[in-house]
Amino acid sequence: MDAYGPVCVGIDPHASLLEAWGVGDTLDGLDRFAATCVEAFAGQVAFVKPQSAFFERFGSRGVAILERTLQDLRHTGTLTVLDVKRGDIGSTAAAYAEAYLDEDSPMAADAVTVSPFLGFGSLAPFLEEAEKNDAGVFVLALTSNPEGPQVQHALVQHGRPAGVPGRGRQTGTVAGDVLAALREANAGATPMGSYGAVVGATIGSTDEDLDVNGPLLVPGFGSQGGTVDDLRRIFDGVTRYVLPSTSRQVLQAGPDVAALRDAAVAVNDSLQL
Ligand SMILES: O=c1ccn([C@@H]2O[C@H](COP(=O)(O)O)[C@@H](O)[C@H]2O)c(=O)[nH]1
Repeated sequence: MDAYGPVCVGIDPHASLLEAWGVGDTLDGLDRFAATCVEAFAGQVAFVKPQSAFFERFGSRGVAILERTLQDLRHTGTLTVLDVKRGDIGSTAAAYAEAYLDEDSPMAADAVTVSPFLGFGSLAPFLEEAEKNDAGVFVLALTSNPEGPQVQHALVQHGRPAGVPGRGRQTGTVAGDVLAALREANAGATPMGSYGAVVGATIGSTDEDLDVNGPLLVPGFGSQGGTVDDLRRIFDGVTRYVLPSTSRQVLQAGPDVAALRDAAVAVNDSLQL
Protein backbone atom coordinates (compact mmCIF):
# COMPACT_ATOMS: atom_id res chain seq x y z
CA MET A 1 0.00 0.00 0.00
CA ASP A 2 2.88 2.36 0.78
CA ALA A 3 4.54 1.66 -2.56
CA TYR A 4 1.57 1.55 -4.90
CA GLY A 5 -1.40 3.09 -3.09
CA PRO A 6 -4.30 1.22 -1.53
CA VAL A 7 -6.52 0.38 -4.48
CA CYS A 8 -7.42 -3.21 -5.25
CA VAL A 9 -8.52 -3.68 -8.86
CA GLY A 10 -10.97 -6.48 -9.54
CA ILE A 11 -10.82 -8.73 -12.59
CA ASP A 12 -14.51 -9.45 -13.16
CA PRO A 13 -15.01 -10.65 -16.74
CA HIS A 14 -18.74 -9.98 -16.95
CA ALA A 15 -20.33 -11.15 -20.23
CA SER A 16 -21.25 -7.52 -20.93
CA LEU A 17 -17.63 -6.40 -20.51
CA LEU A 18 -16.30 -9.17 -22.77
CA GLU A 19 -18.75 -7.96 -25.43
CA ALA A 20 -17.95 -4.28 -24.83
CA TRP A 21 -14.23 -5.02 -25.20
CA GLY A 22 -14.97 -6.72 -28.53
CA VAL A 23 -13.34 -10.00 -27.45
CA GLY A 24 -16.63 -11.92 -27.22
CA ASP A 25 -18.28 -13.84 -24.41
CA THR A 26 -16.25 -16.97 -25.18
CA LEU A 27 -13.36 -18.87 -23.67
CA ASP A 28 -11.00 -17.12 -26.06
CA GLY A 29 -12.51 -13.76 -25.06
CA LEU A 30 -11.99 -14.61 -21.38
CA ASP A 31 -8.39 -15.53 -22.11
CA ARG A 32 -7.72 -12.23 -23.87
CA PHE A 33 -9.56 -10.20 -21.23
CA ALA A 34 -7.57 -11.76 -18.37
CA ALA A 35 -4.23 -11.43 -20.17
CA THR A 36 -4.95 -7.75 -20.92
CA CYS A 37 -5.78 -7.11 -17.26
CA VAL A 38 -2.52 -8.72 -16.16
CA GLU A 39 -0.59 -6.58 -18.65
CA ALA A 40 -2.36 -3.43 -17.46
CA PHE A 41 -2.27 -3.92 -13.68
CA ALA A 42 0.75 -6.09 -12.84
CA GLY A 43 3.42 -4.01 -11.17
CA GLN A 44 1.12 -0.94 -11.22
CA VAL A 45 -1.19 -1.51 -8.26
CA ALA A 46 -0.70 -3.28 -4.95
CA PHE A 47 -3.60 -5.73 -5.23
CA VAL A 48 -5.57 -7.42 -7.97
CA LYS A 49 -8.72 -9.38 -7.11
CA PRO A 50 -9.91 -11.91 -9.69
CA GLN A 51 -13.54 -12.88 -9.14
CA SER A 52 -13.64 -16.67 -9.45
CA ALA A 53 -17.31 -16.84 -10.50
CA PHE A 54 -16.67 -15.21 -13.87
CA PHE A 55 -13.97 -17.78 -14.68
CA GLU A 56 -15.94 -20.76 -13.33
CA ARG A 57 -18.74 -19.79 -15.75
CA PHE A 58 -16.58 -21.35 -18.49
CA GLY A 59 -15.96 -24.63 -16.65
CA SER A 60 -12.56 -26.24 -16.17
CA ARG A 61 -11.00 -24.32 -19.06
CA GLY A 62 -12.12 -21.05 -17.45
CA VAL A 63 -10.62 -22.18 -14.15
CA ALA A 64 -7.36 -22.94 -15.98
CA ILE A 65 -7.34 -19.31 -17.17
CA LEU A 66 -7.92 -18.20 -13.58
CA GLU A 67 -4.94 -20.30 -12.46
CA ARG A 68 -2.74 -18.78 -15.12
CA THR A 69 -3.93 -15.27 -14.24
CA LEU A 70 -3.07 -15.77 -10.59
CA GLN A 71 0.34 -17.22 -11.45
CA ASP A 72 1.16 -14.43 -13.91
CA LEU A 73 0.26 -11.75 -11.36
CA ARG A 74 2.20 -13.44 -8.59
CA HIS A 75 5.29 -13.69 -10.79
CA THR A 76 5.29 -9.91 -11.13
CA GLY A 77 5.01 -9.44 -7.37
CA THR A 78 1.50 -8.00 -7.52
CA LEU A 79 -0.53 -9.35 -4.62
CA THR A 80 -3.57 -11.40 -5.55
CA VAL A 81 -6.83 -11.64 -3.63
CA LEU A 82 -8.92 -14.51 -4.95
CA ASP A 83 -12.56 -13.58 -4.41
CA VAL A 84 -14.25 -16.95 -3.98
CA LYS A 85 -16.05 -16.54 -0.59
CA ARG A 86 -15.52 -20.09 0.63
CA GLY A 87 -16.63 -21.64 3.91
CA ASP A 88 -17.53 -25.15 5.03
CA ILE A 89 -17.17 -27.59 7.92
CA GLY A 90 -13.60 -27.60 9.21
CA SER A 91 -12.32 -30.71 7.40
CA THR A 92 -13.62 -29.48 4.04
CA ALA A 93 -12.45 -25.94 4.79
CA ALA A 94 -8.95 -27.42 5.17
CA ALA A 95 -9.11 -28.70 1.59
CA TYR A 96 -10.30 -25.32 0.31
CA ALA A 97 -7.53 -23.62 2.27
CA GLU A 98 -4.92 -25.88 0.69
CA ALA A 99 -6.40 -25.25 -2.78
CA TYR A 100 -6.15 -21.46 -2.51
CA LEU A 101 -3.38 -20.72 -0.02
CA ASP A 102 -0.78 -23.49 -0.24
CA GLU A 103 1.93 -21.81 -2.29
CA ASP A 104 2.46 -25.03 -4.29
CA SER A 105 -1.19 -25.24 -5.33
CA PRO A 106 -1.98 -24.46 -9.00
CA MET A 107 -4.55 -21.92 -7.80
CA ALA A 108 -2.46 -20.31 -5.06
CA ALA A 109 -3.34 -16.70 -4.25
CA ASP A 110 -1.85 -14.29 -1.73
CA ALA A 111 -5.21 -13.99 -0.02
CA VAL A 112 -8.67 -15.46 -0.29
CA THR A 113 -12.16 -14.29 0.69
CA VAL A 114 -14.11 -16.56 3.05
CA SER A 115 -17.57 -16.67 4.61
CA PRO A 116 -17.86 -16.99 8.42
CA PHE A 117 -21.49 -18.05 8.44
CA LEU A 118 -20.70 -21.65 9.38
CA GLY A 119 -19.16 -20.16 12.51
CA PHE A 120 -15.89 -18.25 12.76
CA GLY A 121 -14.19 -21.34 14.23
CA SER A 122 -14.82 -23.24 10.98
CA LEU A 123 -12.37 -20.84 9.33
CA ALA A 124 -9.45 -22.02 11.47
CA PRO A 125 -7.94 -24.10 8.61
CA PHE A 126 -7.82 -20.97 6.43
CA LEU A 127 -6.07 -18.95 9.15
CA GLU A 128 -3.57 -21.77 9.76
CA GLU A 129 -2.83 -22.29 6.05
CA ALA A 130 -2.42 -18.53 5.61
CA GLU A 131 0.05 -18.38 8.45
CA LYS A 132 2.07 -21.29 7.00
CA ASN A 133 2.26 -19.65 3.58
CA ASP A 134 2.66 -16.00 4.53
CA ALA A 135 -0.74 -15.36 2.99
CA GLY A 136 -3.92 -13.57 4.04
CA VAL A 137 -7.62 -14.20 4.60
CA PHE A 138 -10.49 -11.73 4.19
CA VAL A 139 -13.61 -12.64 6.17
CA LEU A 140 -17.04 -11.29 5.18
CA ALA A 141 -18.27 -8.96 7.92
CA LEU A 142 -20.44 -6.11 6.55
CA THR A 143 -20.86 -6.81 2.86
CA SER A 144 -21.75 -4.23 0.24
CA ASN A 145 -25.02 -5.82 -0.91
CA PRO A 146 -28.37 -4.55 0.44
CA GLU A 147 -29.35 -8.06 1.67
CA GLY A 148 -26.30 -8.39 3.96
CA PRO A 149 -27.78 -6.72 7.08
CA GLN A 150 -30.46 -9.44 7.38
CA VAL A 151 -27.77 -11.76 8.72
CA GLN A 152 -24.90 -9.45 9.58
CA HIS A 153 -26.93 -7.07 11.80
CA ALA A 154 -28.71 -9.92 13.60
CA LEU A 155 -28.25 -9.81 17.36
CA VAL A 156 -26.39 -12.48 19.30
CA GLN A 157 -26.06 -12.92 23.04
CA HIS A 158 -23.01 -13.90 25.04
CA GLY A 159 -22.05 -14.61 28.60
CA ARG A 160 -25.42 -15.84 29.82
CA PRO A 161 -24.79 -18.24 32.67
CA ALA A 162 -26.87 -21.43 32.42
CA GLY A 163 -30.05 -21.28 34.49
CA VAL A 164 -29.81 -17.54 35.21
CA PRO A 165 -32.12 -15.92 32.70
CA GLY A 166 -30.94 -12.53 31.55
CA ARG A 167 -28.03 -12.18 33.94
CA GLY A 168 -24.67 -11.29 32.48
CA ARG A 169 -26.07 -11.00 29.01
CA GLN A 170 -24.19 -9.01 26.43
CA THR A 171 -25.73 -8.34 23.08
CA GLY A 172 -23.86 -7.67 19.87
CA THR A 173 -24.31 -8.25 16.17
CA VAL A 174 -23.12 -11.14 14.04
CA ALA A 175 -20.82 -8.70 12.22
CA GLY A 176 -19.49 -7.43 15.56
CA ASP A 177 -18.64 -11.01 16.53
CA VAL A 178 -16.77 -11.57 13.28
CA LEU A 179 -14.82 -8.34 13.75
CA ALA A 180 -14.01 -9.23 17.37
CA ALA A 181 -12.75 -12.67 16.32
CA LEU A 182 -10.50 -11.06 13.70
CA ARG A 183 -9.19 -8.58 16.28
CA GLU A 184 -8.27 -11.47 18.52
CA ALA A 185 -6.62 -13.40 15.66
CA ASN A 186 -4.52 -10.32 14.78
CA ALA A 187 -3.63 -9.35 18.35
CA GLY A 188 -0.06 -8.14 18.71
CA ALA A 189 0.77 -8.24 14.99
CA THR A 190 2.75 -5.33 13.56
CA PRO A 191 2.26 -3.30 11.46
CA MET A 192 -0.97 -5.27 11.05
CA GLY A 193 -2.12 -8.88 11.03
CA SER A 194 -2.88 -11.03 7.99
CA TYR A 195 -6.57 -11.58 8.74
CA GLY A 196 -8.83 -8.93 7.30
CA ALA A 197 -12.51 -8.09 7.09
CA VAL A 198 -14.69 -7.36 4.07
CA VAL A 199 -16.64 -4.18 4.74
CA GLY A 200 -18.60 -2.55 1.92
CA ALA A 201 -18.25 1.08 0.89
CA THR A 202 -22.04 1.13 0.57
CA ILE A 203 -23.00 0.33 4.18
CA GLY A 204 -23.73 3.98 5.00
CA SER A 205 -22.41 3.97 8.53
CA THR A 206 -21.74 1.50 11.32
CA ASP A 207 -21.37 1.50 15.08
CA GLU A 208 -19.06 -1.53 14.89
CA ASP A 209 -15.41 -1.21 15.83
CA LEU A 210 -13.63 -1.65 12.49
CA ASP A 211 -10.16 -1.67 14.03
CA VAL A 212 -9.25 -5.34 13.69
CA ASN A 213 -5.53 -4.64 13.45
CA GLY A 214 -5.78 -6.07 9.95
CA PRO A 215 -6.64 -5.00 6.41
CA LEU A 216 -10.17 -3.99 5.42
CA LEU A 217 -11.12 -5.04 1.91
CA VAL A 218 -13.73 -2.52 0.79
CA PRO A 219 -15.77 -3.48 -2.29
CA GLY A 220 -18.73 -1.43 -3.44
CA PHE A 221 -16.51 1.51 -4.30
CA GLY A 222 -17.29 2.88 -7.78
CA SER A 223 -19.98 1.01 -9.73
CA GLN A 224 -22.04 0.10 -6.63
CA GLY A 225 -22.14 3.76 -5.58
CA GLY A 226 -19.49 3.95 -2.83
CA THR A 227 -17.54 7.23 -2.90
CA VAL A 228 -14.41 8.70 -1.32
CA ASP A 229 -16.68 10.61 1.11
CA ASP A 230 -18.28 7.30 2.13
CA LEU A 231 -14.83 5.83 2.79
CA ARG A 232 -13.87 8.82 4.93
CA ARG A 233 -17.07 8.60 6.95
CA ILE A 234 -17.28 4.82 7.43
CA PHE A 235 -13.57 4.26 8.10
CA ASP A 236 -12.82 7.35 10.17
CA GLY A 237 -9.80 6.46 12.35
CA VAL A 238 -8.95 3.22 10.49
CA THR A 239 -8.22 4.46 6.97
CA ARG A 240 -4.68 3.06 7.20
CA TYR A 241 -6.21 -0.41 6.92
CA VAL A 242 -8.50 0.29 3.97
CA LEU A 243 -8.08 -1.32 0.54
CA PRO A 244 -10.89 0.07 -1.62
CA SER A 245 -11.75 -2.50 -4.24
CA THR A 246 -13.26 -1.66 -7.58
CA SER A 247 -13.85 -3.74 -10.69
CA ARG A 248 -16.26 -2.44 -13.35
CA GLN A 249 -15.36 1.20 -12.76
CA VAL A 250 -11.82 0.47 -14.00
CA LEU A 251 -12.54 -2.41 -16.40
CA GLN A 252 -14.94 -0.33 -18.49
CA ALA A 253 -11.89 1.69 -19.63
CA GLY A 254 -10.61 -1.38 -21.55
CA PRO A 255 -9.51 -3.01 -23.74
CA ASP A 256 -6.73 -0.48 -24.22
CA VAL A 257 -3.92 -1.36 -21.79
CA ALA A 258 -2.82 2.23 -21.20
CA ALA A 259 -6.42 3.37 -20.62
CA LEU A 260 -6.97 0.56 -18.09
CA ARG A 261 -3.78 1.45 -16.29
CA ASP A 262 -4.70 5.15 -16.28
CA ALA A 263 -8.11 4.31 -14.84
CA ALA A 264 -6.52 2.32 -12.00
CA VAL A 265 -4.00 5.09 -11.31
CA ALA A 266 -6.83 7.67 -11.31
CA VAL A 267 -8.67 5.70 -8.62
CA ASN A 268 -5.51 5.48 -6.53
CA ASP A 269 -4.97 9.23 -6.94
CA SER A 270 -8.55 9.96 -5.85
CA LEU A 271 -8.05 8.10 -2.58
CA GLN A 272 -6.77 10.86 -0.38
CA LEU A 273 -8.31 9.50 2.79
O1 LIG B 1 -19.38 -7.35 -0.02
C1 LIG B 1 -18.91 -7.63 -1.12
C2 LIG B 1 -17.97 -8.63 -1.30
C3 LIG B 1 -17.45 -8.85 -2.53
N1 LIG B 1 -17.84 -8.12 -3.60
C4 LIG B 1 -17.21 -8.41 -4.91
O2 LIG B 1 -16.46 -7.26 -5.32
C5 LIG B 1 -16.62 -7.04 -6.72
C6 LIG B 1 -17.33 -5.72 -6.94
O3 LIG B 1 -17.35 -5.39 -8.30
P1 LIG B 1 -17.73 -3.91 -8.83
O4 LIG B 1 -17.75 -4.06 -10.32
O5 LIG B 1 -16.67 -2.96 -8.35
O6 LIG B 1 -19.08 -3.62 -8.26
C7 LIG B 1 -17.40 -8.24 -7.25
O7 LIG B 1 -16.48 -9.24 -7.63
C8 LIG B 1 -18.18 -8.71 -6.04
O8 LIG B 1 -18.48 -10.09 -6.07
C9 LIG B 1 -18.77 -7.14 -3.43
O9 LIG B 1 -19.16 -6.42 -4.38
N2 LIG B 1 -19.27 -6.91 -2.20
